[in-house]
Amino acid sequence: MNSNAAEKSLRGFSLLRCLSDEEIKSVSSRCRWRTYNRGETILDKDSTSRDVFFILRGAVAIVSFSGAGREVTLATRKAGDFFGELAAIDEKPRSASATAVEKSEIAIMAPDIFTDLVRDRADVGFMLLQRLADVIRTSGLRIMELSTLQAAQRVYAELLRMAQPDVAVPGLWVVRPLPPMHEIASLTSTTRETVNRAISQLYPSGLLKRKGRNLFLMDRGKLEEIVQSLQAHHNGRK
Ligand SMILES: Nc1ncnc2c1ncn2[C@@H]1O[C@@H]2COP(=O)(O)O[C@H]2[C@H]1O
Repeated sequence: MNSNAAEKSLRGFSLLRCLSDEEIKSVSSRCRWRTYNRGETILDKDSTSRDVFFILRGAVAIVSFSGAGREVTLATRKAGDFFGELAAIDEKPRSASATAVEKSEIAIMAPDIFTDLVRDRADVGFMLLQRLADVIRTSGLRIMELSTLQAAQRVYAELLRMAQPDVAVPGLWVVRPLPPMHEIASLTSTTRETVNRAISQLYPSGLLKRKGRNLFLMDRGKLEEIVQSLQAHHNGRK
């Protein structure tokens, strides 16, 4: 998504794609725009702010913490995504914290502007429902994985979700760039050592290949089979 300082616009967000250029201009001008540095907290779990955040550039981790202080990443949001909608909708405290994982440029929308848009524009409301449906599906999948998969298999399942088809080579999938080990560990509720081991042990067979910052899935079907067969094996032992 293009985000020159001169062009602070919400045009590229699919949530708002039904709005006319005039409407986008008006909504954009009513947002506050801020750049967050890598590692900077954007909002804290349980805080009472209600703004909605639109990521123009960068990436944001949605995180929660256990009583013992262990960090669990619920999702990573990238340019074109938004977050912070729950408090605007239900007026409850923030359900999770949000931290910039890279330098991020963000439009901050006041809650009444957001809820007016959702109430007035059925298309915006429907896009929001689609997004909430996606969060429910992903959360359900993660709960299943936590209950039925061992740590290494959760790592493979996460890699399968992160991978995109490689534009240059049909059939090849790539995680571009591979996030730091601690981020994958936080997403899969395991340790960075386990993530490292799980990935490294598929190098000799050629199923995974590291090139620079990217990780190539050389045979996606085979990796899916590994996750499924170990899932069946794990369940069978119960
Ligand atoms: N399980 C989840 N998956 C993806 N995003 C989430 C999840 N839980 C919370 N969030 C986001 O994190 C935000 C924290 O502030 P809110 O509760 O206002 O809105 C929340 C959602 O946008």
